Amino acid sequence: MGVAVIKLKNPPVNSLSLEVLTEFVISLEKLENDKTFRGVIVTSDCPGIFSAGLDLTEMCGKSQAHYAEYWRAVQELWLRLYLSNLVLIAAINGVSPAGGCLMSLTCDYRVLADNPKYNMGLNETLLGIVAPSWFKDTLVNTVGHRTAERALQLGLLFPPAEALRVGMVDQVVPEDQVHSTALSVMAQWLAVPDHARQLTKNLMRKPTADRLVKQRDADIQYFLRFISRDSIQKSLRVYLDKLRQKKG
Ligand SMILES: CC/C=C\C/C=C\CCC/C=C/CC(=O)SCCNC(=O)CCNC(=O)[C@H](O)C(C)(C)COP(=O)(O)OP(=O)(O)OC[C@H]1O[C@@H](n2cnc3c(N)ncnc32)[C@H](O)[C@@H]1OP(=O)(O)O
Repeated sequence: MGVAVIKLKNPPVNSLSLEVLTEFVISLEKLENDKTFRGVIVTSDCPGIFSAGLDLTEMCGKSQAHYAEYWRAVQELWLRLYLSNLVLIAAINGVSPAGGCLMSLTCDYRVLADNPKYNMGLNETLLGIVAPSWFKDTLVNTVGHRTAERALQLGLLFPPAEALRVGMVDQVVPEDQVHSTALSVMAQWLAVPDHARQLTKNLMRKPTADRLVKQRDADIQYFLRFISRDSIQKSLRVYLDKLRQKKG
């Protein structure tokens, strides 16, 4: 039925490095241009981890030019996913904080494996950073304003039952059924004529995407100013050190 699977593979935690973001955009573009494909299942090849989100090492101790290139790549992937003409289904087979969660929120439907360790949410505030307005918009469009307001301020990571309750995911299923469920949901979405579904998706999503498109450069400048602050760099270093020391 013309369904591709994109399996994220950047061990150990599928962090969204510049290289991963760039390759993801290229793969998506190829699938968009190949009319034999109508749908994509986005999943992970790293056991227990869907994606650890943006690669913190790309945002820490690097040059301004690097930050700008990285942020443009983050914007690009979000825009491509959010406005994709393909049916996108996230088969979430692991934990998905921050950018990992955001990636799944750009999909049309989310199936999450029922494992209490597989938390998801936009936890940026817990790192001492702030989810940009388009991250916030994506969450609001999924779970509504009040739930998003509380989740964003507290940096909440929801376990599966809670994620389902607030509407962050559409289905929670046993871990060994995530892929098969994604496939049967895909069949249902592909039963709708493409042109009607695509125009409707665009109607729903374009106003949100346009807000970023209209101010992409300003958003990059804002990111540069924010991420270059000493206090933010310090927060990120402390957070990364904590992650590294967990093992020791
Ligand atoms: C209005 C404001 C406007 C603009 C503001 C601008 C910008 C700010 C917004 C930027 C947005 C950021 C969104 C993000 O996505 S930030 C990333 C958030 N991610 C996390 O908090 C997840 C962190 N990771 C974890 O919690 C765990 O690693 C995880 C549960 C995923 C897996 O745990 P596990 O025990 O299996 O592995 P670890 O031992 O913890 O990790 C293994 C190694 O991987 C490194 N690691 C983990 N996560 C990341 C990451 N996100 N980036 C880079 N590296 C990561 C970890 O340090 C370990 O490294 P080593 O010790 O092996 O060197």
